[in-house]
Parts: sequence; structure tokens; C-alpha cells
Amino acid sequence: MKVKAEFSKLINFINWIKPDIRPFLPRLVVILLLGVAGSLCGVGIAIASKNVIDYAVAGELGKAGIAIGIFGGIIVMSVLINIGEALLEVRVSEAFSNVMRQRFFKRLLETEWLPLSGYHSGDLLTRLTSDVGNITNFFVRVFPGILSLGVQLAASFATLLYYEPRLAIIAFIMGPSTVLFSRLWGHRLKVLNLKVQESESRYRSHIQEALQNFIVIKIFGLEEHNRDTLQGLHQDRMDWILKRNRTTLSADMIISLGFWAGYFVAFSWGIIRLYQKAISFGTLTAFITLVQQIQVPFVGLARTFPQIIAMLASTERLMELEKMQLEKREGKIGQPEGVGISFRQVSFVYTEEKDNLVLDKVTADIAPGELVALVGSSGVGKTTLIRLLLALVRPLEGEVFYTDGLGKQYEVTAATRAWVTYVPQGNTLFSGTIADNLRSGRLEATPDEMEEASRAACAWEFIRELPNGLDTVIGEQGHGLSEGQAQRIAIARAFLKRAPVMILDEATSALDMGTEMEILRAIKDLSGNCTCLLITHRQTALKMCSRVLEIQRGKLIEKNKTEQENHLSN
Ligand SMILES: Nc1ncnc2c1ncn2[C@@H]1O[C@H](COP(=O)(O)OP(=O)(O)OP(=O)(O)O)[C@@H](O)[C@H]1O
Repeated sequence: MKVKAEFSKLINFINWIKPDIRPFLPRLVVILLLGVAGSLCGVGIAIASKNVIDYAVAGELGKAGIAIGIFGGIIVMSVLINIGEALLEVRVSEAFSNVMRQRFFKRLLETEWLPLSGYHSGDLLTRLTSDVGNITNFFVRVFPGILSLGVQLAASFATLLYYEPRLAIIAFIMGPSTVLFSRLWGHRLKVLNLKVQESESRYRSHIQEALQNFIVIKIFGLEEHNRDTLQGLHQDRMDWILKRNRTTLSADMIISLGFWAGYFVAFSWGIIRLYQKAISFGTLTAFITLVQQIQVPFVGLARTFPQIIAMLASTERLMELEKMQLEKREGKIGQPEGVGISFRQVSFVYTEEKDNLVLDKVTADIAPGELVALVGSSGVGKTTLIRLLLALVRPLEGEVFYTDGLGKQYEVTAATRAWVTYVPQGNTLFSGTIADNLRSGRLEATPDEMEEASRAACAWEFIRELPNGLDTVIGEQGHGLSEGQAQRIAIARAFLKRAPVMILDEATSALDMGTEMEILRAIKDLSGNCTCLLITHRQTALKMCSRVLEIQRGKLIEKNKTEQENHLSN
């Protein structure tokens, strides 16, 4: 039963890796052949050294000279083969890990947002780098290594069998017993490998988060606390690495003992046979080399075992990512002229606890071209409503759809995201130039279009004054810009997309009233063609909107606009 389960796991694994590995098969076969050639060189060296010694002892100097030449030739060949193999290994290893990373990167980009957001970005990074590295190492180094060790084993065994059958049998029996012995550690090693990767993820995540939040650490004087936490995580990681190391070393020790026992028996046996004059000096040398040639593959195979286990543990971690559901993504749908928004009895909850609804049977209609404000106290569910519109989360009950104002409905999916332009809360700029950031709104945007959008977002004044204008390089999360400048670039980027629905989530919160008014006027100019949803607490913004919707305890309520404005001004 267990064997059957293991076998079906293996089949799953092969099917899982097949698409990625297929293009690399020819190059992996070359690596394999080079490995095999290297192994055969090892056997060749044993035979050549025997001949050199035997001819020299027999006083046949001419033949000994030729044998030395062959011996040297094989050594040079072996070195060249090793270099060629190492060069090819690096190239294939880089290319293969890139293919795997691309596969998972693409997969993550297409995975549903909610389950994915539960993973720490540092953990995902570890999976994309270290875990992919373990799998690459297996296919490029370990697997061809196992096969060439197998060939080395067979060739050495056959040669030894030819010269001294009894010795061959002794060396052969010692080998598998050490490999089988190391198999006993398999399960423990796998658990330890998972623990090492998990602790590595926690360690990296902490560093990543600390680097991103330097200011918070400094403001609250958390330097020491952070160092202590990192030290604790380091200790945890170290403990798991040491535990894994102890297990690997215990296995290694038994393997080495097995190896030396085999070597010792062969050596003693050879000396006895030499004493009995049953073999020549040369044959003794060949014995000793060949016993090594048999033992080395077994030791090698046993030592690859931890790497196989690491690969299996990493595979599980990557497969786990693929278990998350993909976003519903139909092809491009024809975009209607104007796009309205409808919520029908929509309920939503983030957790399993269904009685703790964030949104409870919400119903609302926004006609194409309307400019609507969405208000409500903090944590009430405004951003959640936007996430539903962007198909980042799915309703527990009810329906969210877009309309064309003529009665046609379009289900909200990842594809309809193309109809929406969005300015989220916080700084969402990428590192690169201002132009790069603007172009992420529309990749083919021209400098004139970027200028026009920047003017509408009140960003052009300050961009123009920068020495490099649109080509000014900004750092991670808009480093080098003020919060208000970053917000204006984010708004310009949203304008550039020219989508029929625009959503601004506290997008003008860092701006002075005058600038905010100007931007809101630009947004109002868009309305009519563009449906705008504004999450705001500001009275200036509310004045611009034709309607105000408020979320209260999970319900969406249409507010009297004047009442709301008065409420805010008080
Ligand atoms: N990813 C998430 N997982 C679990 N709960 C979440 C998640 N995001 C938000 N919540 C919870 O859902 C509720 C609504 O959050 P939401 O961000 O929609 O509020 P909001 O009205 O936009 O708040 P704010 O005005 O402060 O931005 C909150 O109670 C919040 O704790």
C-alpha cells in the first residue's frame, strides 16, 4: 500500500515537472553522457595504471612508456570532461531555474488574491529562489550524477569481476548495505528539510520587512528589539540546520565506515593474493582503484539522498502554491460605451466565520457616468467593496456586475479589471523613472499623453521643475518624492489608463485643499464618460459627487448629500 502511494507520488511528480524539463532533455542527456564518460575515464585510469606498473615490473620499458602516454591521455580527457560538464551544468542550471521561476511567478500573478495575500512575501520569495534552487540542483546535478555513478559502478564491477571475482562480490555487498542504511534517515530528513525551509522563510521575511520599515523602526526605537528578533529567528534557523546536519553526518559516518571497511577488506585481500603470487603488483593497484570505483558510486548515491529529500520537500512547498485557485480569466470582453456598477444582495466575509459579515446583503446601482462618494467609518468595509469590484475577492452570496446602462450585465472577473482604473491607499509607485511609473497606466503612452495626464493630476508643475523631468529616477515606493507628489503621480497613472470606471481610495488625502479641488475638477470633467467612485472623508470631495453611499454595519445606505456634508463640516 505504502509502495503504491509512493509510486503514485512519483508519477504525480513526473507529470508536474514534465513541461519544464522537456526542453532541457537534450542538454541534460549531454551532461549525463559527459558524466558517464568521466566515470569510464575513472575505470580507464585503473586499467592504465595496472598496465604501467606491470610493464615496468616486467622491464618492458617501451610498452610502459606507451601505457604512461595512455594513462596521461585519459587523465587529461577526464579533466577536460569535468570542465565541460561543469560549464554546461551552470548554463542549464540557470536556464532551468529561470523557467521554473517564470512558471511560478506567472502562476502567482494569476492566482486569486485572497489566499495568496495570506502568505508573507518573504516566504514566497524563498519558495521562488531557494526551493526552485533545490529542484534545479536535483535535475542538473544530482540526477545525472546518480546515472553516471550507476555506470561507473557497473563498469568498475565488471572490470573487477574480470580480474578478481571474489573481491568484486565483497566490494559490491558492502556498497548497497550502506545505501540502504542511509535510507532509514529518509523520513526524518524530509521533515528537517521542510523545517529548514520554513525557518529560512521566516528569517528572510523579517529582514525584508525590517528593510521596508526602517523609519518605523527608528521612530519607535526598535533597533535592538529588531536585532533580537532577527537573532531569535537566526537561532531557530540555525537549530534546524544543525539538526539536519547531525542527521546527514550520522548517515555520512556510517557510509564512510562502510566505505573504509570495503577498502580495508579489498586491500588486505589484495596483499594476501600478492603474497601468494596469485596477482601482479599492477593488478593489486587496479584492485585498489577499482574497489574505490565501486565504493565511490555507492557513497555518492547515499550522499545524494539528502539532496533528493530536499528536492522532494521543496516540490511539496511549490505544489502547495499551485493548489490555490486561479482567477477566473476569460478572454477580452467587448467593453460597453459607458459602464455602470450593480451590487445585488452581496454578502462578504474574509474568514470562515459566516456570522461575522463585513458586507451584509448590500444592494446598490451606480449608473454609467455617475460620480459617487463612498463613505463610512474606518474598517467598515469600503476597500472590501472595491476589492469585490476588482474581482480580487468573490462574494459569499449575491452578485456584483457591471452594466452598460441598457440592461446588459457583465460578470465581474479578472478580465473586467481592464475597465477599471484605481488609485489605492498608500504609496504604490515602483522604483524606476516617473515616466516608467506613468507608463504602467498605459504602456504605449507618449510623452505628450503623460504630460496631459500629469497636468490633470496637478503633477506636471513639479515634474517639469525636476532636472530630469519625466526621466527622474525615483526609489522604492516613491522614495525621493513627497507623499502628495507620489499621490499625484499615482492619479496621473490612473488617468492614463482611460478606463470607463475610476476608483479613488483616499487618493487625495495627502494633498492641500486647492490641489485636491483641481484634481477633483479634472475627475468631474471625466464623469459623464467615466463612472467615478470616490472613497473619501473630505467635504471638498463630497461636494463634487452627485450621490453619497455610506456603509454602516455591513449595510450600504444612500445618504442625503447635504446632511452628509453638514455632518462632515461639524
Ligand atoms: N485580507 C483581509 N483578511 C481578513 N480580514 C480583512 C482583510 N482585509 C480587511 N479585513 C477586515 O475587513 C474589515 C473591512 O476592512 P476594509 O479594509 O474594507 O475597511 P475600510 O472601510 O476600507 O477601512 P479604512 O477606511 O480604515 O481603510 C475590517 O474589519 C478588516 O479588519
